[in-house]
Amino acid sequence: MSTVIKNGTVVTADLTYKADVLIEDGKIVEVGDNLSGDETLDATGCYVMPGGIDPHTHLEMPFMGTYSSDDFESGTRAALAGGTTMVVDFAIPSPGQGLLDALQMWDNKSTRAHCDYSFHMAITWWSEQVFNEMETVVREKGINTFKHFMAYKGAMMVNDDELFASFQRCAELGALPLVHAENGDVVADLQQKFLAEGNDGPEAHAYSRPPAVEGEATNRAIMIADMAGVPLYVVHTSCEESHEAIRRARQQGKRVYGEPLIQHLTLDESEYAHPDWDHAARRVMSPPFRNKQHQDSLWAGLASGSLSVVATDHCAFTTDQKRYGVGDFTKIPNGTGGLEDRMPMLWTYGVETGRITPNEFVAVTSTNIAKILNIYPKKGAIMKGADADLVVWDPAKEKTISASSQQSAIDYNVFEGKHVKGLPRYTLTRGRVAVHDGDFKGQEGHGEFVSREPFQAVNKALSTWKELTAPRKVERTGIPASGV
Ligand SMILES: NC(=O)NCCC(=O)O
Ligand SMILES: [Zn+2]
Repeated sequence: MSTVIKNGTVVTADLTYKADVLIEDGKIVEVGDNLSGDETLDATGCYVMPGGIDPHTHLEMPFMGTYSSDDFESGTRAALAGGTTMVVDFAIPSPGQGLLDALQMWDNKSTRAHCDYSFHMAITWWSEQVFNEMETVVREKGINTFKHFMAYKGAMMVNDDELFASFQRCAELGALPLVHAENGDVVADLQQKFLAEGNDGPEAHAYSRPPAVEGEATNRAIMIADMAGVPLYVVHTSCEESHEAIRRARQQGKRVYGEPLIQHLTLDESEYAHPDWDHAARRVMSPPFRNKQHQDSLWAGLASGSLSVVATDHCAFTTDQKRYGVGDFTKIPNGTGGLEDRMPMLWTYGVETGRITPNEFVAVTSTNIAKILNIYPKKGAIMKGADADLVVWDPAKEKTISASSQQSAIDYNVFEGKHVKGLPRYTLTRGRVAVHDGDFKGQEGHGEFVSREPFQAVNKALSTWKELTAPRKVERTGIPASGV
């Protein structure tokens, strides 16, 4: 079967032009005018763009004594409904568990996916086994990214020596380290301080994670990555302190990428002051939402290019799960949803307001991350040979976000009541129409694992430079006898 997208405007990261798209066997085979095929999508007035890629989701993730409630079935259904055609989830070994063992667990969970997916591997402890298995993960399992939690002390947090060891291993293997950058020691102390003062509500979650803990950890991770000679990707950059570290590093020529979330761009710290405990607890995530100045900084970073990707860190817990933390905010499962709303919210609050252009929208939702993850142009591009993961985006289509009509399995939506303008008219996953005007037509199990090759260029450049500038013993002509 062939599919043609006609009369639409194709947007890539680099230019906007009129084009038709011919698709066969899930791949784009022609991009040009006057094509014909079995099925025609009338895209007049719409943008045709590469499907969104969300590089940060946690589907059915074991965390804080429970599991996040969206699994690969409901999570990828939500993704497609919002124009996202690929997700990257995290295989997270419990401390002491092998990487390959954890990966097997995530492979088993992902069989019901409606759209393509890939995995990052988390480094939650350090040993010779972890060191050895990292090579298998990269060379045989198609995973070229490793996430490190600098927070969650006593659970998934790794210390600086472990970070340095793992970053050096990433450099050797051609892999990219990711960091959740918050100073976990300081957070743990502040949590106890606020609890001891009787400050046990969800607002204390935000008080215990001020921007400084994020800025400090981001700076530290950048310096450790530089010493290891490896690029770095900072997940959920939420504040100016962290953005400033990333911006400065990039100006210095370091390969550092920053990823704000749609939640941090559009929701602020006042959510935690809400009189309703449930309302505030549903928005507990790490890092927490910040004030308007931090939001302005993140938007500026997207426009100027110092921040590269907008993600969600989709990690959705029900209201009942959030209530585990009544009387002790440290027990509220951390995480919020966002997969279904990332693209419409970013279009509405970004493109409609003039903060970013349509091309920048495509860059930060798809093209940039495809390049960073080393899957471009299979993903993130409209060109011959690319996967036909496409969105026909209608900038005039509107809706009010409501949990009552969402695909996600949880009972609320952190964007409840927000009016969005700009929605997918069609979402195609490898040529298959999965969403048409809000009707879901996807197929469970259609999603395939996307294997990612190790990095050549960036890691090679860094290791060459590292070798050229390495400290060397000075060869001297005359060495005096040692003094007494
Ligand atoms: N971000 C968050 O609060 N939950 C998900 C786990 C993580 O990435 O930290
Ligand atoms: Zn995180």
